[in-house]
Amino acid sequence: MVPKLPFEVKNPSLFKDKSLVGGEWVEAGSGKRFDVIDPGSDKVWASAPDNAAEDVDAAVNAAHQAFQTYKKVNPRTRAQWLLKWDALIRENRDDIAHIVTYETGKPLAESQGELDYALGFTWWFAGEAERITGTIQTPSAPGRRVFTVKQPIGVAAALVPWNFPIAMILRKAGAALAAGCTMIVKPSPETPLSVLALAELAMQAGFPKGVFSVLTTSLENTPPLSETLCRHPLIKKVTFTGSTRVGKLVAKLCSDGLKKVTLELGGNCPFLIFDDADLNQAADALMALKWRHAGQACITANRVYVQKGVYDKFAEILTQKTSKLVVGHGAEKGTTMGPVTTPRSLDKALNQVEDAKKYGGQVILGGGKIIGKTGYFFEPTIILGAKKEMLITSEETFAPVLALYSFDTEEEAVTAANNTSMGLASYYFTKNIDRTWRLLENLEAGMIGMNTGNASAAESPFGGIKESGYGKESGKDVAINEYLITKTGTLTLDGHF
Ligand SMILES: O=CCCC(=O)O
Repeated sequence: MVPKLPFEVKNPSLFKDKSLVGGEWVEAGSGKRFDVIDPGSDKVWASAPDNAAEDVDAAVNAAHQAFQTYKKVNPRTRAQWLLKWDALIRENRDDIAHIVTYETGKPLAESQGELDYALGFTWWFAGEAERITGTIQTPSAPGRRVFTVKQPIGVAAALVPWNFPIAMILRKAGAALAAGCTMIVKPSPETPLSVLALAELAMQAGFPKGVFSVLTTSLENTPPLSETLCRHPLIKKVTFTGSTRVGKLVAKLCSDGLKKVTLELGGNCPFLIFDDADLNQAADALMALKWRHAGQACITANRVYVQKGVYDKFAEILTQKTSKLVVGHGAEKGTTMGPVTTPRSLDKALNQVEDAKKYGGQVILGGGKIIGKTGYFFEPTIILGAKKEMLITSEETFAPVLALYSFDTEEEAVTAANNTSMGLASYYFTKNIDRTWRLLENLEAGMIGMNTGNASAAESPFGGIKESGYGKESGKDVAINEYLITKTGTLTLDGHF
């Protein structure tokens, strides 16, 4: 029975609030559940099973058993299931978008946008399934042939964040399922229901039982459950998106079993605007990048460096555009920026603003929590006169707070931009073609936006360098390879040895 939801759904079968293990909808072994809260109202609106470490073994065994047959399924059939899944998600886009909005707080239009972006992955990886190829070679030794074949690695575990609960899962699951792996997803405690809706549609699409499983869990049980997944001998691959701190723990846990790991970690991304940039183009890109999901994206701009000659003008354009944002509940008509997803983010944002003021930063817009609204609302905030000593320089904000630094020379900007342990994405705006090329080579990041703040797409390899992690998701060959092993065969022909 579907409980009373705070929104209308066209397809109630999408609303699932049990875990999916071996193709069965189940409660946690303990029978415990945890609450799902709407960040736009601070109200509990659903709950999900609070699985613990003890629940992991059954899920992994079921996924391992499913793997024994799924790995032999013809790639075209895997592609057809992916396309059916894609079609069902498309059909149910609006219902799923509502679940995303009530779990994350993001405006409905952004949730719909996330669905559209995420469907790029199911579509893309359906195509990739049939393009997994090995190699063949005639080696120097006479009468021999050497070839490589690619095979699925085994059961994969996906530890996924709350900020893009659909896109982050389809990016991982699309690659895993196309490769012939089975996958267990551990969603974030904030967003279990979005993932369970995807799981229901995966079953409807025809994926065999145990191919796609979901183990929901509370904040409290997340560390022991995740550790048990990472240490389980039948888990052969772990993919994690989240903070650098937790990513390092995941890497350590997986190192014992020498597991293949993909880590998509923190960003602290720089955004550079040069004197010769089109300021409106840069401001529009920054508006979309920075205020998207109230600043809660790993690739968002955290440090904005503006060349001295255009600093005041750019600050004025940006402030004028930002002041038009309408902050409210994500499901309310007209809302262009929602709340942050957790109350923890409010405190972190406030701390950064107070710290910036101590160093002489001038808050020219916003600067605090929105009082009088239930829910976790923070004003879109712009701070001028940012300095390297400020907390906001070294600590990822993950909230709608933006600091503008000024610089004189390209060299100074590059040094400041690279002065971080992280290297996920960097963005710059310039119309100078020589500088465009120099910056592409000199900025230390896995993804570079040149006159754009929007570079994520299914066909583009996504991933960072330095402490932003390793491995690539999406893109041709590289992403699916994360779920494959390469086997080398050497054949000696008749008459040779
Ligand atoms: O928050 C991280 C993911 C954002 C994206 O895929 O563009």
